[in-house]
Amino acid sequence: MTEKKAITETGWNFDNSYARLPKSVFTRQDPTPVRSPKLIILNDPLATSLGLNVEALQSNDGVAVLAGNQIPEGALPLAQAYAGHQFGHFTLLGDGRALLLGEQITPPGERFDIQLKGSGRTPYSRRGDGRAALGPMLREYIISEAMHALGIATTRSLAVVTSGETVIRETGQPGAILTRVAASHLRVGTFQYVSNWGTAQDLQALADYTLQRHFPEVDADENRYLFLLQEVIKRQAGLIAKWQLVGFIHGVMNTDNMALSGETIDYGPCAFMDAYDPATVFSSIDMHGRYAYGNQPPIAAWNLARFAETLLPLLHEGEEQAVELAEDAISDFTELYHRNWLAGMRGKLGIFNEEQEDESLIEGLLNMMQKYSADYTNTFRALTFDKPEDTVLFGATEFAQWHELWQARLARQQEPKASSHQLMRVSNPALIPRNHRVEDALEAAVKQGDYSVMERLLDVLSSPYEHSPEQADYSTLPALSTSPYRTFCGT
Ligand SMILES: Nc1ncnc2c1ncn2[C@@H]1O[C@H](COP(=O)(O)OP(=O)(O)OP(=O)(O)O)[C@@H](O)[C@H]1O
Ligand SMILES: [Mg+2]
Repeated sequence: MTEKKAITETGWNFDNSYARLPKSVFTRQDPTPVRSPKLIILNDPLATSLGLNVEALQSNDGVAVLAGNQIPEGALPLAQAYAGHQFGHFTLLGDGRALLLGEQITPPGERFDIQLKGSGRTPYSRRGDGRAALGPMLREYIISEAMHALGIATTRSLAVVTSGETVIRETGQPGAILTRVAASHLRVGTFQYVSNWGTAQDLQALADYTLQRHFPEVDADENRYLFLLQEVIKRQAGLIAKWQLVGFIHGVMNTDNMALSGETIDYGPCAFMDAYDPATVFSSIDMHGRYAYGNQPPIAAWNLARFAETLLPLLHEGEEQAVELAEDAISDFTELYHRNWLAGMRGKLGIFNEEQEDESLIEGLLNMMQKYSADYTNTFRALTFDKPEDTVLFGATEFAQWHELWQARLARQQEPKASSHQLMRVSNPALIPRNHRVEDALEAAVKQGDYSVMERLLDVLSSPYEHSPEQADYSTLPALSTSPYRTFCGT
């Protein structure tokens, strides 16, 4: 039963449904206090939408909560247990440096996990220090908020505070704590953990909990657990298509980094693609390109198959029938993903109706983009405004031929040109968080304590479909460099 808890002055209004799950899926753990917390950035609109008072959050007591130095009334901090396939290898993991404070119930009654990332050691820390560095936490803040503004389901960032302590990575770095907001932190890896180390009852409790939390519309008469699998697959198909459509590369699609809610989670080594190339990889540890841009859809299907395996005992009493149900559901992913991607691509080219040849028109463009190393975002933006840029692609004869085909395609639909342009404006962002811009913002913040560069970047990224003149400055490409851009697992 949910007991009624007091709403604090700040507006914290916690419930702790996760803590009512079987004890095997978490460990109660308080954050480790830090020396001198300082608020670096607070997401005012997000705070307000959660029912939190911005001024109270900025006060010493408010910041103490965001640093893990004070536990607000009603919170019940815990570390979640999970496992995961990391680059294909199965491992026992769990929140090694994060704690769930509880679930904030917003004024309209929605439920969001409030999690501190970098809040100290937990029983799942292994050899880690339980801490996080300022640069990677600000990076998660910037990119997750940019994803949200792009209309892509994601965990959100409420605040970053520095701890006044140094964390040792390759060099000493300012320590920081990110407050993350999520529909939940249930991962494919959570089910893998329970499937391996929990009881049959634990597994059923977790599945029922996930259904209740994310898919309450489940029909009492149907196979509930098959419904769960199918809905998770649907959400992932929609999510991965959106990543592909904006050129987002997650970088570490381990099964512990796939959220069942369908939100993007864990902004470690992620980055956006500049020149179109399906083989693009940024992460320094992704040696074989397992998580390259073009591999994201099949990897998602692979992860979902691992999820389906955990559900087998719940899908059907008979093992063979259970496997058949799971296989059917998984094989739907590719088709669902493709449908979402194609619809999105039609939008990016201003196409409203469906024609057989649309796919080859799209592939034709992408192939040329790859051949001429055309920038993914800027090419679509230039097409939106029908303003070819001074690039090799736009100067190519084959592009002129393609352009004619495309114009003929647009002329065959009922909608006027202006409607196509409008559709393209809302389908093609004016800008994405360009890697060099993000780096500039982080460098100013971490090295000089100057947060203004980041604040301006966050501001332009908050309305990516506005196509305002100020945004033009943020869509320029990085200066040509001899070494490719590299990202590191954000620790
Ligand atoms: N500094 C650290 N101390 C202890 N554990 C850590 C540390 N850094 C990462 N881990 C743990 O290593 C595992 C893999 O890390 P990964 O980079 O996927 O996650 P993360 O960025 O910490 O968290 P999340 O997936 O919640 O965003 C996780 O179990 C994580 O908790
Ligand atoms: Mg992770």
